[in-house]
Parts: sequence; structure tokens; C-alpha cells
Amino acid sequence: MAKLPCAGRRNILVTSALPYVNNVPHLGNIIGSVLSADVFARYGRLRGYNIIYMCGTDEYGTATETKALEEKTSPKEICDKYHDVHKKVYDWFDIRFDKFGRTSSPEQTVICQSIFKKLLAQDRLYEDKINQACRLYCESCQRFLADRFVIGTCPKCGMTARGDQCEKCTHVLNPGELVEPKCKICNSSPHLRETTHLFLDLPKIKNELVDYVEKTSIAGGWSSNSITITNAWIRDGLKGRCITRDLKWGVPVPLPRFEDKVFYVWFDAPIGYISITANYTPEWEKWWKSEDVELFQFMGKDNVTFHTVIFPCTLLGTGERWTMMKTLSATEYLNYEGAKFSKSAGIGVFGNDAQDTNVPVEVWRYYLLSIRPEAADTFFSWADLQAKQNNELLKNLGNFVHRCLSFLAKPEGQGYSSKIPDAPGAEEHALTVKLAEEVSELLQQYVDSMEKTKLKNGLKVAMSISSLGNSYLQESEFWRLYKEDRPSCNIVVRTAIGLVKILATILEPFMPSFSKKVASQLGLDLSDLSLIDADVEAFRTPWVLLRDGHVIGQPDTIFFEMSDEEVQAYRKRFAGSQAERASSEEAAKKADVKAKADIKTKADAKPKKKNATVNAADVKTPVDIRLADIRVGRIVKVAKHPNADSLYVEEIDVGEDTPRTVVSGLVKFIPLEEMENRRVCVICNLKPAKMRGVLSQAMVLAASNKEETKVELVEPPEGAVIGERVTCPGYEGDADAVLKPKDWAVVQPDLQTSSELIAVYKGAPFSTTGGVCKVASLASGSIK
Ligand SMILES: Nc1ncnc2c1ncn2[C@@H]1O[C@H](COP(=O)(O)OP(=O)(O)OP(=O)(O)O)[C@@H](O)[C@H]1O
Repeated sequence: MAKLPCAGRRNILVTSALPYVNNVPHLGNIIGSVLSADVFARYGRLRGYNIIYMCGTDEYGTATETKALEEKTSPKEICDKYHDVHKKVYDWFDIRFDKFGRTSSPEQTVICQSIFKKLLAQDRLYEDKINQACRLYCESCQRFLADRFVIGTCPKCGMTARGDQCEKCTHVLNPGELVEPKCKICNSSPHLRETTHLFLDLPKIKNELVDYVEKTSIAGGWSSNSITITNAWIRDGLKGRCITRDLKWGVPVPLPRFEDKVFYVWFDAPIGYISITANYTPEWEKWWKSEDVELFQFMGKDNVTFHTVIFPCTLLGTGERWTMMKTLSATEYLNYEGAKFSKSAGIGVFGNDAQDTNVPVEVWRYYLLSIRPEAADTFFSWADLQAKQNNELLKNLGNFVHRCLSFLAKPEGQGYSSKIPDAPGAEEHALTVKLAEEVSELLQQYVDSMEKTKLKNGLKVAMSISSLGNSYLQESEFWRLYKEDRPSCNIVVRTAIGLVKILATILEPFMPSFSKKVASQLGLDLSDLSLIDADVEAFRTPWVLLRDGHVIGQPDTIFFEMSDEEVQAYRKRFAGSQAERASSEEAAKKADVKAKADIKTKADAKPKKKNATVNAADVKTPVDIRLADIRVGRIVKVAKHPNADSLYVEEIDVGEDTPRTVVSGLVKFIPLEEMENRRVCVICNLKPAKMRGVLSQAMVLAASNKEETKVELVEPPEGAVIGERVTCPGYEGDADAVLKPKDWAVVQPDLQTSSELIAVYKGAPFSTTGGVCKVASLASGSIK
């Protein structure tokens, strides 16, 4: 039965940006919208809030029409097919919507047209009577071009942009503003042709909008990027927004002279949240026209202005009281191994690919959420996924859970025959009291973070409770207590099991499949996991969470190790674009089968690692980029080498007491004045070497093309701190005191610049606290 708002409860309506229907979503789409919203909605349900999560596919517009042309079918059939594809991907990712609908429903037409009529009645729309109403028309395709089918140069930042928005600087455009526009379908130059359209009169609604933004943005906890983007938009001056298009596949405009037009997809898409709710319950107005409902919206940064300016203006302009967005959680972008995820170019891992790997859903969710781009763009890398799976999930979380449960499950004489012991005196047991205090403090941080949609921090805090659990077990020496001091052992075991229950609960929003398994191993139902205030209070005394005599279920391993071979196989399998992968189909098929077989055999052959604690002495540091001590430096002085024309001698500040002297062969490529004061990436642990009589104490990293005719410095970003270490996600660890030349020879060939000009090691970007390191223009260069 559909939920409705209830007086006296927190009523929360969650939405995530409606994914566009004509393609398979990639991991960037998943973390940017649906997965983030799912975590928050799951958290809200655990807290006992009256919460619903609405989402669905955004189906109208030219992109669908064109896809239908390509696939020789109708837009409706395209939408049916891809709606299903999306649904299956999200089901696999354990995304739990209360309703996953679609914008091509009859309810959408009714609600969209009714909002339009109210805007008209309130005089918030105007027809364009001058040339602003021109749209680009392609003579060779004989059609008006939808915004996304025009590409050109952004007038603001000078980069390539689509007709509706520049993805580089997020500037929202009218297609006519693009410099040198081109038709994306046939590459000819479209021209402006006049056609009358309807505009939403944003200047007329400005005061109400500003009032709303001022009242809500800070108080509602909008993510800082969304506040910046919105304020910049308002400051730059609001202009009328065209809300109609010369298309067929869309909601018809119910006005004489406009019958052959439909609403622009960005006018109707946010109305989709409302119509999808109307598909969920006929009493949808109780959610959407209420002052007692908190609306939380999740999306990537490119969707912000549509949700903070255009959609609010649409609602405010009707003169009715709509439920306005309270909290907006907008992510930056997730990138793929140094490149950009792209649906059109087919770069990256897509929702259906993820299912086709050996990586279980809980690991996918954990990894994506642990690198959620909350404050800056982040990077997916297979090596980082491996590191997080092996170190954080297996060695920390899996180890703790399995250690507690398997000890408890052992027969009397070695364990507790699966029965929770009585544990009087826990509140006086010093180590346990200390643990309980630390856990309480972390739980408070967890709740604070989750309430503010700081999901990444919520996850980090939850994982630190698991680390505390491991330290607690270790310090207690429970195996010794079992023989020498059984009452204390009972306290430790019962407390640790309570901690397992806490972890299963607070990690449920992030990894529901993990929590389900742990609940069953604890002999509990999922419904026993709750985070209502009384439970959070009880979590302060973990030893009371499972009663004595309770019998747990069967312990089993939850996480497994990912091998280097698997990482290599995945990197190879998902390299390049989907088209490139498909073009060598036969070869790819064979490689694929082999890769999968390799991976499968490995997984099968692998003795199921029982979350064993790994002995540090057994771990051999692999030969990779972590061995190199790369630091952010600044050239404080530079001169030509006295004895060699091709060499510079620099003094570089790398955060030490005195600058280092460095000799580099860059004279031919970089003029002396461009070297001065330049920020650089420097390898600081190579053995100092004399170069033509001058002792060089480090090496500046630069990228070159194949012919070595062009060389560019690898530059740290503005925000990086001089002297900080440059690391590559997935390859963290101590550098060698001195980097051996033979190790450098192994590492160097994998150092490159990506298509996005980012310095990468095996796809993992050179990262600093200020962002990633880049070169000026040299893509696919070799770094040394
Ligand atoms: N790399 C990314 N990282 C994080 N979020 C992203 C990324 N790419 C897209 N998103 C977000 O994913 C959500 C769904 O995107 P949507 O399906 O509209 O497609 P899109 O990737 O933005 O591309 P297009 O508009 O070309 O279809 C949006 O909120 C968008 O901001």
C-alpha cells in the first residue's frame, strides 16, 4: 500500500535525477544519482522516517526519436526497451525505489499541461516576438535540431559544448549562442530559422526565487557546489527560458498555434517526479502540495540549475503552494581510469558490465560510495577497487565479523556452541567501557553525516567502528581470556557480537546484501535492524543488543580477495570505448571468455580466504608507483647548466628545509622564463647522480610524445601543497628510501597522460589534496 504523509512524523520525499532512457547508465550516473539517493532513503527507513523514493526514466525528446530512427522502431518501443534495461540494472544494484516510473505516462501529460496552464494564467509565460525564438535548422537533415544535436564552441569557456549546456564549465546555453555550431548528425552547419516559441519568464519570478534560495540553500544543507552554481546563475542575470520544441515525441503544448510543438525535455523532466508519484498514489498531492514534507533531491552537478532555478521557478510561477526542494545533494563527476565516463563515446564500465564481473554487488556499492565525488571529481580505478576490497572490506570488516561469529560458533571447549553468553559486569569492564564510549561518539558522527547527506563520511565512520572492533578483540586477547578468565571473555564476545549487529545496521544503507548475510549469520531478520532513536541509544551499550541464550546462524565468509591477475583482466577487458571493444568482436569474445575463465578459475581455485589476519612479514610490497616518492614542488631558481647546452639546473622547493638541486634536459622544449616559479611533480627518492659535474638530487616529471618532439611538464593543481606526496588511488603505501633503477624501469612504462590530459599510472590518476595532476595539451604521452 502506498505511503502517505503522516502528521507528527518526518515525511521525506526522495528523488534522484531521472536517468535519460535511451542508453545504459554508467557507473558515474549510478553514483551521481540513483545509488546516492538509495543510500539516503535506506538510512531514512532505518531511522523510522516516513520516507518514499521516487524515480523513473526520462523518456521524451529528440535523443529518443533519433535512437528510434537508428534502431528502426518507434520512440515508444525504444522507451519500453530501455526502461526495462534501466530497471534491471538498478535492481541488480539493490536500488530500492518505492516507485520507478516513466515520464511518458498519461499522468505526466495531465500534470505537465495543468502546470503550464497555471503559468499561463499567472502571466509567467511569453511568446518570443523577436529573433530570440530562432532555433537551429539543419537543411540536410530537414529538421530543427534538438539542443543535444548541436555541437560547437562554448562562448564562455571556449571548449566544445552541446547546444543546451557546456559540460566543461556547466554554463547553460541556448543553442544559438554556440560559436560555429554544427549538426551532430551530418556535421553540416545549421542556420537559425525563426519559429515562435513559449518562454518561461524567469525575470518575473526572480524575487520569489531569490527568496526561496536564500531561505533554503544554507538551511536545507545544499551541497556547496550547488549553492555556488545557483548563485552564479542568479548573479549573471536570469533570462527567459524557452520551454517548447519543434518535435513530436513529448508532451503536446495545449495552446492554439502551438499544437505541433511539445514541451522541452528539461521543462517536463522534473515534473516527472510529480507524475511518477501520481502513478504511485492517486493522493500524490499530499506529497507534493504540503508544508509538512521534506523534499531531498540527488543528482550530478550538471543537473543543478534545472533543479534550483528552472524547476522551482516553474512551481513558484503557478502561484500554488508546492512542496519545494529542501535539500539538494549534487555530486561532482566520477571519472574512469583517467578518462571521462561517456555514454556517447562508450567509455567506462556500464551498469550491465558490472553484473558481468566477479565483483559482488556489495563490493560495487561500497567502492562507488567510498569514492563518491562529494567535494571534487574522483576516479574509478580497478587497482583502487582491488585495494578497497582486499584491505577495507576483507581485512577490516570481513575479518572482524567472521572472527566474532566463528569463535562464538565453535563447540563448547573452544567457543560457545553458537549461544550468546550471559555477561554481567560489562558496564565495569574497562576495555569494554572505553570501546562503548568510542563507538557512541562515532555513531553520533555517523548520524550527523547521514542527515546532511555526507554519505562518504557516513561510510568512513561506519568502517572505523569495524576497525575499533578489531582493535578491541586484539587488545582483549579473548583467546587467552577464554581459558583464564571466562567471565571477561563472555563480556568481550557478547560486546563484539553486539558490534557486529551495529555494523550490519549502519552499513545496510551502503551494502544491503552484506547486512542481509550478516543478519542471517547472527540468527536475526533484516527487520531486526533498526536505527530509530531508541536503538541508537541502545547501541551505546553493545553488550545488550543480543540477549543471552540467543542462538546465532551459520557463520560464513562474505568477502574474498581480488587478485592482481583479475585486476589486469578487468582493465584489459574494459579498456577503450565500447565501439572499439565491439569492433574486434571475435578476438574480444575469445579474450573475454578467457579473462572470465581466468578470473573464475582463480576464484574457484582460491582457497576461500577465511578473512584471516595477514601477517605483515608475509606481504611483499609490489613493484609499482607507490615505491616512487613523488612530491609537489616549486622551481624557485633556474639557470642553464654551465657545461651542457641542453640542460637546466633548477633549485626546487619540495617542502624540505632547503631546496633540492635538480638537473633536467628540458632546454629544447621549455623556455627558461616558463620554468621559473613553475609548480612541478618531482621524484625525490632516486639515487642522486652527477650530471655533467652537477649533482642532481631529484627528477622533474614531464610527458613527451612518441617522437619526443614535444615535452610538457606534469603540473600539480592549484590547491596542492608544496611538499605533499602525489599518490595514485589503489597504489597507496610507503615509498622506498631509495628507488632502485630496476624498479623504476618496471614502473615507468605505465606512466602516461590520459585523453583528459591527466597524468596516470595504469589508469590511476596522480592525485593530491587539491585534485589531479595534468599536462597542458599532450594526450597519450609517455611520462618520465
Ligand atoms: N561522471 C558522472 N559522475 C557523476 N554523476 C554523473 C556523471 N555523469 C552523469 N552524471 C549524473 O547522472 C545522472 C543521470 O544522467 P543522465 O541519464 O541524464 O545522463 P548523462 O550522463 O548526464 O548524459 P546525457 O545527458 O547525455 O544523457 C545525472 O544526475 C547526471 O548529472
